[in-house]
Amino acid sequence: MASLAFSATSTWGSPTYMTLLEKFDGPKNDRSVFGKVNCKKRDLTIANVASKLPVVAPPAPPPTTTKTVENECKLRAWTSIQQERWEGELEVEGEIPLWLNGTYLRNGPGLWHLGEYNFRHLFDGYATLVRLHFENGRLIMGHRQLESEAYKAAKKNNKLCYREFSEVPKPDNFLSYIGDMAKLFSGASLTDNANTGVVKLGDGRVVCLTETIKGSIVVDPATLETIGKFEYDDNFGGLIHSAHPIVTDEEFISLLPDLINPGYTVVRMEPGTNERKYIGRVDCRGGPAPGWVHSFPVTEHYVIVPEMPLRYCAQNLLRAEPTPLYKFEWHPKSKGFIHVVCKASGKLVASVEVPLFVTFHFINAYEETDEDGRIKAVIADCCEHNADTTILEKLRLQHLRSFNGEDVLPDARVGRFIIPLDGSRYGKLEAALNPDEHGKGMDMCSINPAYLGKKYRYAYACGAQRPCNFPNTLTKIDLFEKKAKNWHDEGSVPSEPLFVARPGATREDDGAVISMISDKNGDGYALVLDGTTFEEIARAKFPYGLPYGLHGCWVPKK
Ligand SMILES: CC(=O)/C=C/C=C(C)/C=C/C1=C(C)CCCC1(C)C
Ligand SMILES: CC(/C=C/C=O)=C\C=C\C=O
Ligand SMILES: [Fe+2]
Repeated sequence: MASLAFSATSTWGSPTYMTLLEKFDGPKNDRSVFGKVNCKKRDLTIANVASKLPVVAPPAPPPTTTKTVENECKLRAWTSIQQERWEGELEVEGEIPLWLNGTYLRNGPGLWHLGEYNFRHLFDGYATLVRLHFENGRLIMGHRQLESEAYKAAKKNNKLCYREFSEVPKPDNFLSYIGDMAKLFSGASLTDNANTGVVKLGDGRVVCLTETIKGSIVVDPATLETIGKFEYDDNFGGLIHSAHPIVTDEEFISLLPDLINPGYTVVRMEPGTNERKYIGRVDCRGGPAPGWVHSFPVTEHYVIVPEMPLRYCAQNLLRAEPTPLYKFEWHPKSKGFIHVVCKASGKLVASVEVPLFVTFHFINAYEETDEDGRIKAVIADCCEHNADTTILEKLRLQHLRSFNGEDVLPDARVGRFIIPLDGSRYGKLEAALNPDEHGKGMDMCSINPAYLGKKYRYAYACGAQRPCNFPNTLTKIDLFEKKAKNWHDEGSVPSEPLFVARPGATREDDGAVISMISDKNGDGYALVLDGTTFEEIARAKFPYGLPYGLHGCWVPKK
């Protein structure tokens, strides 16, 4: 990929600041030009930044536009990031609560082309990290590309070098094809493009993650610099894991799917170590391979292991061309199951058949007790796509870029699993509230982290105001009242709302909700909503619209 580094006097006439940096060479239809963007290289304590950096955002370059039947869509959510990095203070409209001190980090696939070659799927893009640093009511934004091996090799060779979610490198000749097959079996050709999420471990290390184990990469939350590979110091081997481990100050719990003897190993890692330890193992009950396990929930005592009928598929893993379900296959006959593993003993305490389901994201889970305090059931909530796998296909970039006013987003709901612990063979799956409350769109969820594994009332997520082709609202779900409050900015795409509790809060929804919005004019802004009223309390415009991001975390001020 051609890249260009330059420095010049900034638009604001402050020669002490580096003007950016690197601009990507876009595909032919990308008319973007260099944005003149001020960026001080280091030493970004708020005092320094605030006193020296201009508050005004730089002029945005003309955005890439996508012609659709009825309108011209300027949305930046589905177009590649324009620059390698940027950092600066944003002008805040409204008031950021003074207690909101810390850094929101968000990861996601933000670069979807190499030269003229455009990637196929949302999940293929090279990881773009964004940080929103809140301090005393002020806000510094920064973004930077993650320097994974896959990204570095792509830049160096101007071509795809590792297997991404749907993209596979093209072999140069037959001999290299044979070599590629060997690399596939050893895992050497799998991507380490950690573009799914970012977590803060109990020891303070910040790690970007994806579904491949080698795609665990440590970054510096202050500079977004790539520090290096997170090496697991144990013998579990394997190539893939859940993209969403459960991470608290005390532990890191993950699931390792076993594609050879279908099942899952449940592991736990303590802060300050790189060694995962064995908790237990679940054998799959159906199908030729384990179900895709993008995420899973825990309760206070249990790890909940979902066995989704959308299963990994060895053949599809080997294929050069993607199938409609990519590396997966839908096996309705093999059924769906939920397994419950005791965290302390590793024993399987329940394994029930449940109705067919499709989910990327579990929201939370908790134990339900009887009058004597005995645990009688586990409740596990997820963003459930009505057992319809077409959502995966709907996340193709071509589809996302071509909204023409038709309502094409498949329906989704808060799917609530009820898993009895009395030895019953079946569990239930029902909608936790009427999906019309959130426009039958439901994904990208968060909760108050203090309620992880406990009975909880509120979930924050992206919902839908129809017609749409992607979730386009922020929604606060009240699971007790079975109601939702919705926030919407016509034509925009908000990213996952992250709830941050107010220090000292006693109410579950006492806090703020942070999201980043890609708006219909091609711009973008950080948004802060009040956790209780779900009303806007502040926003801050970005220098230019950013690509969609997936998951984030909160790093509180030390
Ligand atoms: C961004 C996101 O949510 C999911 C990303 C998933 C990825 C990168 C999956 C990659 C995989 C391969 C490259 C081959 C092995 C299977 C699988 C884990 C799906
Ligand atoms: C964007 C997404 C899944 C992301 C995985 O990490 C799902 C969107 C679903 C739409 O309803
Ligand atoms: Fe995810």
